[in-house]
Amino acid sequence: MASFFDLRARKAAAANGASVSKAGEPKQAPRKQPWVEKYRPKTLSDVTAQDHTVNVLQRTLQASNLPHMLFYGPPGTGKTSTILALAKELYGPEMMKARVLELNASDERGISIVREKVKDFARMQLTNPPPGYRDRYPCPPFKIIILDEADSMTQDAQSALRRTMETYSKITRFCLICNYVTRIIDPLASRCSKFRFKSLDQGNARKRLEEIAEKEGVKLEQGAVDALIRCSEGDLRKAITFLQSAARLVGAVEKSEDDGMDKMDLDCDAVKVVSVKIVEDIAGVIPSSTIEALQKAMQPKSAGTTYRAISKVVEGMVADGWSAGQVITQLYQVMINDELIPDLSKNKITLVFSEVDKRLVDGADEHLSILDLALRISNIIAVLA
Ligand SMILES: Nc1ncnc2c1ncn2[C@@H]1O[C@H](COP(=O)(O)OP(=O)(O)OP(=O)(O)O)[C@@H](O)[C@H]1O
Repeated sequence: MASFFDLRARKAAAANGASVSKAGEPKQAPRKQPWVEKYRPKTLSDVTAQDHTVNVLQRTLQASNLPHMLFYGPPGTGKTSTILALAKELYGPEMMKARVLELNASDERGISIVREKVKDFARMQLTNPPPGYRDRYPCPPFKIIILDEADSMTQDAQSALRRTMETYSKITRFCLICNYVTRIIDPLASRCSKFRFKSLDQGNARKRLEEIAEKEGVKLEQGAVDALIRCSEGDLRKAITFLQSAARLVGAVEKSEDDGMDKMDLDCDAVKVVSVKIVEDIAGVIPSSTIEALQKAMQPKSAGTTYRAISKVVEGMVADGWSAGQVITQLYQVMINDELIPDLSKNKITLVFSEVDKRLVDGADEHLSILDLALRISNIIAVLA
């Protein structure tokens, strides 16, 4: 029988991410890797749903020449993965570090970073690859600087970058990545070839999610993939993260992630199937019964009772912790798909949604915002009655 000390040693090792053999010696567990990293495309041809961009880049790869580039589009559509895959194919693993500088959102984005870190790397002379290396990788005579989330750079920093880009363009190419291309100053954008990344369509997203589920041995209830796609709104990173969290929650991944740690024994009787409900819970989706209750309360009644009915449902929603952003997303879909509401009224309703959304972004109170939204929509519907 295992002694108290054996058990304590096993628990402590498990908490540190290590597994423990039955004999009690800690053995190193394989590093748990988020699936978004594990399944990040390794080559350009692994990138799905961005065919035009991938084709153009594959041609530049053959010519081993690159322009400065600007990748833009919604989150989780493959921008960072694409440039990293391209760089790997260009430089190979041994030269990646010497030839590629990646700065992401967690790095300082002011002018000082452009003057120091970016400029220093940009002007650094190229080191040569080992003999024979170019037989395996093109390793062209320039470096790449990847600036992820370039739209969060200050205007001054962007202006300073313009000069650096020009001065060192012979030995350094830039790849700017952003969600909002309009936030990149014109003189910078005009120096780059632009590549637009589209939200992943349902077919491609489904294929990728099913592939990952199969490789991880995760069973999905019918409709669960649809729920993942619906809740992630074209953002594959979000969908994969939801899938991993759901799989972990139902105990479907202990074997592959923890290499048989004790936790598995605790969950051995659990039903290891990812259901629609679990996906929706993880994504913070409000139950349709709650949205329907709000919709019902918004139906025209005598003025005082409408206010009371709406206020009661909204109070319940706030008490249950539903975010105003999620209420807006779901209620909007319901209102816009309601065939009994004429288009003209839908125009007015859309305006109300956008105003309330803007106010929330500016930091307005969530409770008051939902209340205001529901009351104003109710007034618009009342005119139709
Ligand atoms: N087109 C794609 N093909 C294959 N996998 C993808 C694609 N888009 C996203 N993914 C998956 O989502 C993860 C995140 O993708 P990536 O970081 O490239 O997105 P991004 O567009 O750069 O997002 P952000 O704008 O938020 O930085 C990847 O690790 C990969 O698992």
